Amino acid sequence: MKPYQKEQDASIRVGQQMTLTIKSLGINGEGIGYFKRKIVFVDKALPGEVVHAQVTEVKEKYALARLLRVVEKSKSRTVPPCPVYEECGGCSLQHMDYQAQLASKKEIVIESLRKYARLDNPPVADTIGMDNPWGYRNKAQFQVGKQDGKLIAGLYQTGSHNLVNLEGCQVQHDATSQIVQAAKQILEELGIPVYDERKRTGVIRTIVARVAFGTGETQLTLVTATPDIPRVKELILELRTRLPQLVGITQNVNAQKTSLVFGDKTISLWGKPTIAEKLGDLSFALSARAFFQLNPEQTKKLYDQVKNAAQLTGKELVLDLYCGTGTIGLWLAPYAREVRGIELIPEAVEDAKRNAEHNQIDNASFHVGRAEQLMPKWAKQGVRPDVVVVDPPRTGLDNALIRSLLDVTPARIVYVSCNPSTLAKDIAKLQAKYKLVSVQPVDMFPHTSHVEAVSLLVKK
Ligand SMILES: C[S@@+](CC[C@H](N)C(=O)[O-])C[C@H]1O[C@@H](n2cnc3c(N)ncnc32)[C@H](O)[C@@H]1O
Repeated sequence: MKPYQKEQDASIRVGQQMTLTIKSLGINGEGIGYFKRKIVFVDKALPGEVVHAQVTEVKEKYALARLLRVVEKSKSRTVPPCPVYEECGGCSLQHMDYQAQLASKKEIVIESLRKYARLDNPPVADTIGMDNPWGYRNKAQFQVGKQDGKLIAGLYQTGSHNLVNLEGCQVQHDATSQIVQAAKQILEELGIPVYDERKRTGVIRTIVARVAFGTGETQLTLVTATPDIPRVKELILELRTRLPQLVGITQNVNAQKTSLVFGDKTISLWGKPTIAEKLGDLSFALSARAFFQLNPEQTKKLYDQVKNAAQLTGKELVLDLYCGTGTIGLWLAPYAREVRGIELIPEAVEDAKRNAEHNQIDNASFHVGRAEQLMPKWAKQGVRPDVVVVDPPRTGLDNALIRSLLDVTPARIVYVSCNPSTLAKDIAKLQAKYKLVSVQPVDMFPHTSHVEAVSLLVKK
């Protein structure tokens, strides 16, 4: 540690109050200010504001602080419409005007590329947002609990295990909110016991409501700790009577002590086991556990950006790495000679294959494996892709995959990223043989700090 760092650390302590000017927005939606050259993250403070804050935690390189008072308010500050915004961990930017959110997300991408890829003027376009940035989520997945003897369902408070009861949620599609509220009421009326995590007693763990934006079909899944649900016949009857819009009611059994929502066993209680969804020209049959992008409206825009960046002529071999259920590959397949997807999770690959069949796409295949292992293996066998699309988790690309990309050198790499820091670090390495041509942020989750971007890298 350098001597001046010691001095700084000594000069900032938990409980200390300070006045700060907020310079920018951090990747978790906090305001970033500096106190004696140390970074201070202030929850719910906005760029351009002068705030009074109290330090809650001091780390070697930064400190965390709680907003006490806004001294000079940003023009972008708005009143969050959600009544439980302060408690709920779902959104983190409702206090910021939507256009300012979009501008800040672009700025976060630019700053990451400056910092890690050493690009002075990175080619980042304006963030593609939504005309109406509310009601965009097609799935509500709410934990069930008890509060003052009453059944509640909602999300946990950030960094805690306190459940916040959600009577409605503005980022959820109305259809999902209606299903959750009715299910809550019926479960309460029938006295069906709620699962207690600590005691490991009770039945109902999670209510999952999903709506297909393309067809309007809706599905309810009850995740239970036990295979049996007391009064199940009455439960189904009440749900069907009060929620005539449902096409299927499903039970998923998860007896484990785990933070994962779903268990292995899924039982159809009534109706269809899947709902029909459409995205552009593609259609899908979604079972209760099947992954599907949560914001269909923005997903179409995101995938069109991938398509534009890929510049396909019908002659290309395209690799769709980290393909999930294959939706990007299937989006591109009509414009390519062949698409091959790689995905770690076998169930997702099964879904991808089913999705290809369902859409009668016969030039796309999907393979279980690690992208960083399978791509080099294919390269040894002489596979030479023209375009490689990568859509990794937040951790970014594995070094072995970067080496393989630099070795195989496809003409274009299209990088879909949900984490600007790892995106920029990976681009720094790929710049040995690639030029970053464009970066297009797309707002997949308005009012959250989530930043998604599609980047095009072209072989030098
Ligand atoms: C951001 S998601 C991609 C989703 C998909 N492209 C879509 O648009 O729906 C990342 C995916 O990468 C998978 N994954 C994680 N590590 C992997 C690896 N080393 N190789 C292949 N897939 C991996 C995850 O299971 C997950 O499905």
